[in-house]
Amino acid sequence: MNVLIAEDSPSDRMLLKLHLEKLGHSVYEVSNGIELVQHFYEHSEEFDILVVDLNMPGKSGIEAVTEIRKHQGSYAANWIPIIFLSGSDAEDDILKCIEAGADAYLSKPIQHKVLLAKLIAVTRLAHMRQELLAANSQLEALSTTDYLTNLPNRRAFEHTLRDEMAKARRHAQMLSVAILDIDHFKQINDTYGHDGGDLILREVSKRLMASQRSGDVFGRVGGEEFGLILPHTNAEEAKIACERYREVLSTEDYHYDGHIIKLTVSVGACKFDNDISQLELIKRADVALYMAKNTGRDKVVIEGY
Ligand SMILES: Nc1nc2c(ncn2[C@@H]2O[C@H](COP(=O)(O)OP(=O)(O)OP(=O)(O)O)[C@@H](O)[C@H]2O)c(=O)[nH]1
Repeated sequence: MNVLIAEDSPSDRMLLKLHLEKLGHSVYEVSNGIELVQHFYEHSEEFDILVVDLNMPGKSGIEAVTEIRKHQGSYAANWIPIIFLSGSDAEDDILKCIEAGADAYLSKPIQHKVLLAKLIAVTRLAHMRQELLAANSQLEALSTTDYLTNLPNRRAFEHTLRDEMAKARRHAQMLSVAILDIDHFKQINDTYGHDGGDLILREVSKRLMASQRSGDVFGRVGGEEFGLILPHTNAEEAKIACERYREVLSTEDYHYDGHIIKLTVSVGACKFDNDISQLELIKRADVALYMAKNTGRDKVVIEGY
């Protein structure tokens, strides 16, 4: 475990460090409460356990820990286990430390076995926190990824689009959005079955990813519909980029179960304007897609261009 210790007495700090290293932990040190809070804010994700002295100059252990717990909020995965360290074993001090957010209390002089026992207890907490963090990031990935293609799903795509629109507004940058739809996909499903259709969807995603221009973002936003975010791109450049993606997807045949499948895609795109809402932007790209579909498919239509 990575342990951050805050202790003003150099000799106590050295002793604690020796104990902890002997138990196999990596130790980082600060010498007062102010440094502790500062270091914690800047590097909190690097530490698994904090060991904090009660009485330190500038900011006491209690003040520092109260601040840290307040900053962490009520989210359980933010809870870094804390052991308090003190020369006092007054009952009131023990209670105050636990109330401030500590998980264990250790009296000085440090006894190796007692330190070991407290560390076993807080290491359990630290492991639970790590498991929670891992589960959260797994859930986050599941809830934002399309299971079939591994592309961002509609929710994640719209989230990224919101961010990109905010960036474009803030920095007065160009931005375009496109919707790409496989032509006559129902026929592919009807002819080769759902598995054949699924394989095509995966292959289309792979080809899109393989030809992705740096900065462009793709998502699967519907059954056979893909969303494209094209940052720093005006309408004219969007036309060029979308034509390239259209060609990438339709030039080479697809193969499924011994069959050769040809497909084309239609694309509708729209450039972002400062006062346009996200809903309106997608709607305009959709209208352009509708135009592409209704005027022969296998083409790119840019709204207003
Ligand atoms: N295999 C497979 N098919 C899907 C999936 N999601 C949607 N579809 C199918 O995609 C097809 C879309 O058909 P339509 O909306 O009629 O569109 P289309 O046949 O592509 O026709 P145009 O868009 O007008 O060119 C339907 O048959 C859906 O069942 C999926 O995850 N896997």
